[in-house]
Amino acid sequence: MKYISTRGTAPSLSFTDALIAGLGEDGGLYLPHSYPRLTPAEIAGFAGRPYAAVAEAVLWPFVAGTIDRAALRAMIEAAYGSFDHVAVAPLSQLGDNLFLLELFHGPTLAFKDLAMQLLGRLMQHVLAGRGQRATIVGATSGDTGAAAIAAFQGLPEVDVFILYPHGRVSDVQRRQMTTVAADNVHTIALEGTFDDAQNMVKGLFGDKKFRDEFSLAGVNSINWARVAAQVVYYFTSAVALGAPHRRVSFAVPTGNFGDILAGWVAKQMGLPIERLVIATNANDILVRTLETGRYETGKVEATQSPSMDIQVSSNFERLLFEAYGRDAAAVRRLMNSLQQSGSFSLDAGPLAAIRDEFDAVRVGETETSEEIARVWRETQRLIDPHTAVGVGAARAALAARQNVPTIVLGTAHPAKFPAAIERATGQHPPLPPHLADLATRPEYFDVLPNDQSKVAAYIRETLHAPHAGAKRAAS
Ligand SMILES: Cc1ncc(COP(=O)(O)O)c(C=O)c1O
Ligand SMILES: N[C@@H](CCOP(=O)(O)O)C(=O)O
Repeated sequence: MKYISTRGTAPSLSFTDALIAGLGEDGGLYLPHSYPRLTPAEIAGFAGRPYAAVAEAVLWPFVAGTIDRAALRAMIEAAYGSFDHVAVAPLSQLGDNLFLLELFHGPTLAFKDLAMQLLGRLMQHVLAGRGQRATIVGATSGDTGAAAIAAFQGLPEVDVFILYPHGRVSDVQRRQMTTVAADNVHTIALEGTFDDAQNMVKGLFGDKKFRDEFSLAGVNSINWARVAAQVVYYFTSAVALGAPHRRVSFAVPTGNFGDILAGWVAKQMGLPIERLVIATNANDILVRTLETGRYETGKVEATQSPSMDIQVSSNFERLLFEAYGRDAAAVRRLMNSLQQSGSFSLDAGPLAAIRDEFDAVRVGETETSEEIARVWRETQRLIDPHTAVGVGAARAALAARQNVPTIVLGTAHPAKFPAAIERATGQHPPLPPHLADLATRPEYFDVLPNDQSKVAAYIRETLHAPHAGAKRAAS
């Protein structure tokens, strides 16, 4: 399987090369040359199998020829062995045809662990086999950073630099990143928004000299392997509800569009999905795009679901590439327009193709709190604000299609966002035992301006320092 860039001018790569490269040299995102198809019998055969076995079956066609199958199996088993639920991603019921896929049983309590625990092992395997090192530079609105740090801390082949928007993540999210003392982990509070952090990462990748000098690697969902690993739980959850004999819909709390794109990929692989519902908070660029055909960035709004306080949804570029019939020149045109004017307009055909498969629902702040309270009242379960946005969108989808089971992706544990939960329910969601003393651990981070040359200098100096990574506690 070869991987091609959405912008069409970067070389095609193997799975392992795309894994290490992350972003294409042309600024584009890698995706497979074609999507492997699973037969209905193969999909039906997933019923009752362990999560790791389904992961191996789903991921193997993407990986074959680059990593030995037994090695892949061992990495998958180790990755999901660290989860605190035997099902890894269990499904529970919230109401009539309304289901919750619990994606927060990994070490950092968010869906990012499902991919990142595997990605860490894959990268370590490939880098060690090649005798190479890499410098991971990642942007986070709160969850990717913690998951990446948990997956890569202490690994001898990598240094990790994570940029988060200063003051715009929850205390628990920040502390999950800043309290890790491993020498290869460097947490940066960037004076800006998540979009600034993501732009910074793309800018650093775009500086070829810097990229080559430090062997930059990306672990955001710009990395195809992240998306691929997230495809797995669409299969396990849909099969648990009767797929492929029964169609299901998914409501996906959406920011960078990686998670819902994984659902679209599952559909290309043969999973019968009825609708993919994009659930956004007040940062509703995707809802507006589906309504009007115009993708137009605005000012980011701080919400109680901060991980989705995002304007530029990176992975939407992958969907555009597909909706435009894999026309890389068209994608380049749209992305140039985005860079120059902060907007672009979709042509009628691609817009119709997107509307054919996706719905988009905005769930505001009041509704989000009401959803948290309602779910608590009706089921005695606490859900986090991102998941609540998904539940709100799922209810809208169910109003139009009552008979289609709708699965909400539960993307984070409520204990990551205690303030929002307490406001809505009066309940305090406790952190699990391994994080119980998080609030009293010392923090290590540096605050940097939103200036690419300063961030590049920081990375250079840190890596060239005699005791690279020596930590200082932040005041
Ligand atoms: C808790 C949570 N929910 C939802 C999202 C949105 O996911 P995506 O960026 O893949 O659309 C994120 C961040 O990405 C998140 O951290
Ligand atoms: N919400 C994310 C934003 C980055 O998303 P990614 O999936 O592209 O890594 C976060 O928590 O950091």
